[in-house]
Amino acid sequence: MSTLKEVLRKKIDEHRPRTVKLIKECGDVSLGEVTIAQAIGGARGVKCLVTDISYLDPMEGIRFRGKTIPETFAALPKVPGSDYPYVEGFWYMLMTGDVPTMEQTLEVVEDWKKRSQVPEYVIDVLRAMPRDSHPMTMFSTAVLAMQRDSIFAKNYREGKFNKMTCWEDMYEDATNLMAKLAPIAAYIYRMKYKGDTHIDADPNLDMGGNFARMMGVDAPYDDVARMYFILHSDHESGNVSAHTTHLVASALSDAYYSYSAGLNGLAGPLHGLANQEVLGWTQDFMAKLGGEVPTKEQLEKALWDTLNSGQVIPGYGHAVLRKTDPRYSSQREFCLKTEGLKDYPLFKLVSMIYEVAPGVLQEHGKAKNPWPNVDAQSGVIQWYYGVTEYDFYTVLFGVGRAIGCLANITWDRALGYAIERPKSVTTAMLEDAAGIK
Ligand SMILES: CC(=O)SCCNC(=O)CCNC(=O)[C@H](O)C(C)(C)COP(=O)(O)OP(=O)(O)OC[C@H]1O[C@@H](n2cnc3c(N)ncnc32)[C@H](O)[C@@H]1OP(=O)(O)O
Ligand SMILES: O=C([O-])CC(=O)C(=O)O
Repeated sequence: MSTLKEVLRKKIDEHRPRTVKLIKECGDVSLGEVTIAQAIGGARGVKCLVTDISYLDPMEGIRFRGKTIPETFAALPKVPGSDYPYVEGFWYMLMTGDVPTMEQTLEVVEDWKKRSQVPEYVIDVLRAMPRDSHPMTMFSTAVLAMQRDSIFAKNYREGKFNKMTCWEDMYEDATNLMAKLAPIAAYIYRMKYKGDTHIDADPNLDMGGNFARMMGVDAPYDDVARMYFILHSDHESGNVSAHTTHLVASALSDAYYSYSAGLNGLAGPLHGLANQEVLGWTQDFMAKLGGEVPTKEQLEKALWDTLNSGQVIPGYGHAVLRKTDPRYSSQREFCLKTEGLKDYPLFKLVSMIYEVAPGVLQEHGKAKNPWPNVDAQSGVIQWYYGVTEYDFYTVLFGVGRAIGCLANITWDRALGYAIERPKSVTTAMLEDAAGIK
């Protein structure tokens, strides 16, 4: 039994009475009313989900297990020779709420390596798909294909389901899936864009290091990968990918069914696909200028053209945040401290958009948050290191997002959260409630 699983078991045992007490003794306490605008408008601000993995403050941004992004990076054990932590150590932290020691981290590194072999049938499935399928379609399909290996589903099928212990099967599936996602992503990348040539993992490397190697991108792309996966991991549980994963898992669907569904939500342009859209928008804009460095006036006009044609400015705005996303700031700082990148024309353009777009959006007067989100800054770093195939960017997001989604559904089963089933009403009922009928 790994240390992580043992620590998790202890944490779950300690936590369960809190949830039971809240339901039994305080179940009638109100968390607020629901308005018509919320019912029609995507349940914005309705407090009806519970997670302890991360929390999003509208002004401060995300905290992972109570830690801000800089605190998270500072606290976790670092890969030797790198400023960035092991993704495996971060997984330990999201799962348990504890910062692991180096020894505990390396135990997860070894555990993931043992589980990382991608089944041959997954490769067959990917190869059978049309090569021009979107990489997110391939990624989600690969995850779904592995459902046949679910331990959770097998034990359920064999009548071994037990509400108190089923988290263990979810944990095993979650860990098996987590260990395979980066190799699957790298396989898709090289099959689609690098002449179908592939690079084997190096048993001496951690997850981030191996991902860079299998992608065929030199250092410091290993650090970029570690940073990227950690930054994209979780954003409390109401966002589309996390909520979808949670919803599907609430029917006791296993981790494969659930996360494949979560990825399908992440693939939407208002969610994870926005990072692809940002690069598409920027490249189209540059092409129209014939590669010339744009002026602020030209940029402002392009932003207005986008808004006036009824499109959104990708990478800007947010459902919860009301300030610049600290994940944006963290990646911006990475660019500013990286020689070459800080003067890179695409980074300069992204910085110019940061100067101009919030004012344009404020004048436009619709978006509640005119500031950039994570997606406005992530593509430029990938581009700089040679990963210019921007329809692949959401797959990178999907590898990172799995850390949060899978930790969440493991805890969902540990705490016995119910099947999700909010109540719907008809339009006539809303009119009645509003007294306009
Ligand atoms: C990882 C992530 O998922 S981060 C988000 C990634 N998505 C993007 O960057 C896409 C661009 N942004 C958006 O579309 C939105 O800001 C969202 C989807 C992120 C949030 O949506 P909402 O919570 O509905 O935003 P908000 O309440 O501010 O919307 C009010 C109005 O402003 C508009 N608006 C919001 N952001 C933008 C934007 N970036 N450009 C233009 N219009 C915008 C909305 O479309 C809406 O218009 P409507 O009244 O005509 O329907
Ligand atoms: O929180 C949200 O709604 C969207 C987002 O930024 C994320 O999921 O990372």
